[in-house]
Amino acid sequence: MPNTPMTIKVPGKLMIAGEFAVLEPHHHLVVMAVDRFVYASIQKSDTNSLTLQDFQLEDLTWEYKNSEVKISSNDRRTHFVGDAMTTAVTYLKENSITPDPFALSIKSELDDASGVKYGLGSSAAVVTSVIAAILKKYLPDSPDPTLVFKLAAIAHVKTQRNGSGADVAASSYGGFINYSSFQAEWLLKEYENTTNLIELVRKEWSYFSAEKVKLPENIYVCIGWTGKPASTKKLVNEILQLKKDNPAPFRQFLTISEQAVRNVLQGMKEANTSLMMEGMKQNRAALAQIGEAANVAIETPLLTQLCDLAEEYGGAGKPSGAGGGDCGIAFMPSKEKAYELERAWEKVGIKPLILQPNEQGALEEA
Ligand SMILES: Nc1ncnc2c1ncn2[C@@H]1O[C@H](COP(=O)(O)OP(=O)(O)OP(=O)(O)O)[C@@H](O)[C@H]1O
Ligand SMILES: C[C@@](O)(CCOP(=O)(O)O)CC(=O)O
Repeated sequence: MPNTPMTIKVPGKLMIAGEFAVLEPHHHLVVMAVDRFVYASIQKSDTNSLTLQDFQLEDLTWEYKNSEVKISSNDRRTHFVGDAMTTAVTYLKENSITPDPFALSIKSELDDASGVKYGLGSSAAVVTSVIAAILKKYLPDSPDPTLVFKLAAIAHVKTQRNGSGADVAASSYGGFINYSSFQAEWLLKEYENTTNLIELVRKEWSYFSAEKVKLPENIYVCIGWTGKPASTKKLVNEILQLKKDNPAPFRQFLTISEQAVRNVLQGMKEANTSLMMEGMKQNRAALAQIGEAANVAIETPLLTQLCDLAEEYGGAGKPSGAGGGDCGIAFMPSKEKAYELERAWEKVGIKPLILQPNEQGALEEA
């Protein structure tokens, strides 16, 4: 049999509504998978090898020892991939499968080739691609997206220690997802206290939910990049500090965010575009208000222009993700208005990104 590589493609993400609030139990966020991908190729090989093409780390070797994948590199950028490989190989071993030596190669198109970062969820998509590729190659029954999601969430949280996991959900399931987080602290504790991964993935993750939802056909998505990458970690820490120091505005933020996300979701379900846009505007206002209370610019001046222009052309826009730069997202009522908005964005220095929602999740072959 020819030893051809199997390549799978895993989508990146953009947050739509519910940022920060999703870090609290039972609060929902809407996330969208986009049609830019991380590719993972896996192939039987004489030795275990790993290539991270984007970092010019080629033909690294690795071994599975003491329940851990050890990669022959001190480069810290291998950590997410290493933890994902450990998680996938350990899960196979628990299922009495010992994989033959394999070569794994990762390539991402989420960041620009020149190194520009758009904030499309690289680490989550990379981790999900490693889990999906290894499971798809070695599990006799093809794995389901929730298994991929849970293993990828475990690996991602092990490395990152925090985050809602909405990025992992978009990469695993594809499409638009109404998501509530497993809660990183809960998962880390369960991971410490559970004897094996089979048990942990079978267990009920009671905070977690992921439901696919549809975008009404008469809505057009525009994505604008502000040219300034932002640190999600720093912004999250600042908002969590506000929650500790001054809980009242944080509680008020949660209430408004929840109402906003409910409107976005109901608008999507009923194809009620004005309700959807109302929800986006409410969420924009809630994010701006919590940013002001914490004295951090979630809505930067360019994001303000991005959102105001979206409203001027008959739509609604908001920062996507933690804000402070990166991307904003707008929903527009027609193709023509979407086109006009993108031209108006360009005039003020916002780069429209040619991205569309991507229905497929992690298990699709390239
Ligand atoms: N192309 C890649 N190949 C292998 N690992 C990657 C790649 N891109 C990201 N990673 C891993 O994820 C880590 C964080 O990368 P990065 O800051 O780009 O992602 P992120 O935190 O998910 O942010 P963003 O949402 O902005 O993409 C890297 O240090 C590396 O460990
Ligand atoms: C602020 C937050 O809710 C969203 C962050 O989104 P992004 O990675 O900045 O696109 C954090 C999270 O969900 O992990």
